[in-house]
Amino acid sequence: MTAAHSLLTTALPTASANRPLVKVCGLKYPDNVAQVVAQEVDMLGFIFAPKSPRYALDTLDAAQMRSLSVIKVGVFVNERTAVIRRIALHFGLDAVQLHGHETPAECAELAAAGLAVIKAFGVGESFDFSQLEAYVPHCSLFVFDTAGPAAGGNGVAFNWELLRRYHLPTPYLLAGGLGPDNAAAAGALTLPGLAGFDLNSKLEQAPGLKNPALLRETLSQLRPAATSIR
Ligand SMILES: O=C(O)c1ccccc1NCC(=O)[C@H](O)[C@H](O)COP(=O)(O)O
Repeated sequence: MTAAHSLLTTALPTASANRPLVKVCGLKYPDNVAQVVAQEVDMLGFIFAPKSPRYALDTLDAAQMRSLSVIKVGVFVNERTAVIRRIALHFGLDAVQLHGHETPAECAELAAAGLAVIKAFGVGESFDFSQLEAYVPHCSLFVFDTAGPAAGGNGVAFNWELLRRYHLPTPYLLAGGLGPDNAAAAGALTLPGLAGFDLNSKLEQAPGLKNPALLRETLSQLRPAATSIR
């Protein structure tokens, strides 16, 4: 990635009126990447956490990745920032999504390196949003995902009503078990700060392999329902 490229790509897209951002996460295979890009989603997510069944380091095509104009997000769990930066450079990533116990200082370091930083948080039965204040200056987006046995990709939704108490300025993506069965309900949510949705395991025919028909069905329910995205 050249300095100019990183400057150009630091900004993430923003949700426009009634058009939520959509990120499809956990892509592993080049042909499948092309199928998902064809459905005009806003962001693609690639998992670089070795324990995930969607671990993509060895299956992605770096030349294809660098040629994509869609925003590419690398997902990491408690990885060293030097490793994150090396992988970001290799694949031409625009943003990193941090799914572990990364600190605000680590977010700041990656942001200073020209990467847009997305910090993900697992939501359980309750959540104290004020604990995120120190992340606000360094993160372009938050992701609120369901807390579960895996760091991500658990395939279950949390109680979205908890997000009514969100009061910070950073926009966020809603994640966790979104698919054709609940896309219309998710799209109809009117919640403070909600900018879009992060889709993953409910669209899969195998870990890391998205089913284009399931994605099409989900998008067709999610997008028309979203009338109150800011
Ligand atoms: O998906 C994974 O395997 C994964 C592993 C480790 C960290 C993060 C991971 N996924 C991150 C995502 O952004 C997912 O989209 C998010 O967890 C929601 O997944 P799902 O509940 O399957 O829709």
